[in-house]
Amino acid sequence: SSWWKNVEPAPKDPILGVTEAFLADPSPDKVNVGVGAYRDDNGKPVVLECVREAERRIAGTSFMEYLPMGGSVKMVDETLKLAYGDNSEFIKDKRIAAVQSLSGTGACRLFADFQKRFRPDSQIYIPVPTWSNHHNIWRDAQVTQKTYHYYHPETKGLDFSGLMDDVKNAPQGSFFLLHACAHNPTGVDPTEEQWREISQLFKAKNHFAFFDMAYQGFASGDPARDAKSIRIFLEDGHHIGISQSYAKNMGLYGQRVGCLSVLCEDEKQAVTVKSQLQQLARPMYSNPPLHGAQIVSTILGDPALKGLWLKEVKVMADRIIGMRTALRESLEKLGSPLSWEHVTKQIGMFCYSGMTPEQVDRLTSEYHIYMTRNGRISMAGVTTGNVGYLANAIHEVTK
Ligand SMILES: Cc1ncc(COP(=O)(O)O)c(CN[C@](O)(C(=O)O)[C@@H](O)C(=O)O)c1O
Repeated sequence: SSWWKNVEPAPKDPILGVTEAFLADPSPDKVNVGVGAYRDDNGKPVVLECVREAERRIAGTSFMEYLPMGGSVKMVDETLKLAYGDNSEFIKDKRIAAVQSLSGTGACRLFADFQKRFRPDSQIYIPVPTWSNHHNIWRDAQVTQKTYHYYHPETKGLDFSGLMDDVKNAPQGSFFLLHACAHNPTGVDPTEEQWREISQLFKAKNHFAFFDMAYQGFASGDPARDAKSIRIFLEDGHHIGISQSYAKNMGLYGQRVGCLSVLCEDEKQAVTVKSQLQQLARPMYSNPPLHGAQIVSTILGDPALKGLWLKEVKVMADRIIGMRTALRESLEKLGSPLSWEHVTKQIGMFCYSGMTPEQVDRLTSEYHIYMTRNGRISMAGVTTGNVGYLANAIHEVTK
């Protein structure tokens, strides 16, 4: 029709486009280390036992009524405890405006739209590099983006001094996007000591910290430990925003379950801010999906199921850590001239290999190995069955 002849094809998503290419490849040797989706040692997706048990308990027990615009209060209350702490004074004082979101993406977008609506002249400082969709989210929210130094290519570690300079030189009261743990795509996190320095400098500059926590539990295997950066900022009195997701750490990917929270001055302000978050949600999707929220509420609301979940998260994190060691050792055994120390030093779901886009293209064309062109390896896709094949291919394209 002539209505849309002006419409251009959208560019392939740098991450989800890799999944499409992988699925289209008929080769029996193909390996997907692209999208951040956990796989077991047989390369299969996993539904956690605690999730299966929760589904058994809720099956057929509830109606299919709408949730409120802010989603499931029970799920949100349990979720806030994971981020702010079981005995958080902020939860007790009802100072947190929080709504169930369409997973982590939805929480980030809802915040970006809230920021645009109520701080229209504000900008957002985004780390280099970051999850590619962060740029899309704040672009479509029409919030001007700035960047701050984060990854140090030479050391394959954190550019702490570059980061601190950018934080210091940003105008007073700037908005910063921070990865709470398990940075995507680099797998590089500030140390606890560095987080304390960052928090102090944010205090001095009166900056706003928005934490995206999409991998709580995947960095150390312990969700409480992985929230350390957030706890440091809270102890220092920052009024922060947080995006939380159950996609990875509860394996609820397609259920789209997450939470956006904003710590306010007092209960009154929290009620006001929540009302505006709901006001943004209503014309966007009206109210969030029911099933995933029921799964989360059932698990976190039952101490035995929550205990099972904590065990299962650690199993996933430990398997990934084991694959880091296996990949590094395989590369070293092949006599690679390069250092692969970063493979085991980096944490969380991703290894930022340092390979060039051209080397990644060769991995795909010659070895049917799929990863994002920035050289990020989703370690969750590495198994004892394919780690040797992967290491050999990486060695061949990098030697
Ligand atoms: C830092 C960060 N924040 C938020 C999300 C959103 O996650 P969800 O909306 O599903 O809760 C991801 C997922 N990023 C990916 O794992 C990835 O980078 O491969 C993948 O799921 C994606 O959507 O790109 C992420 O890496």
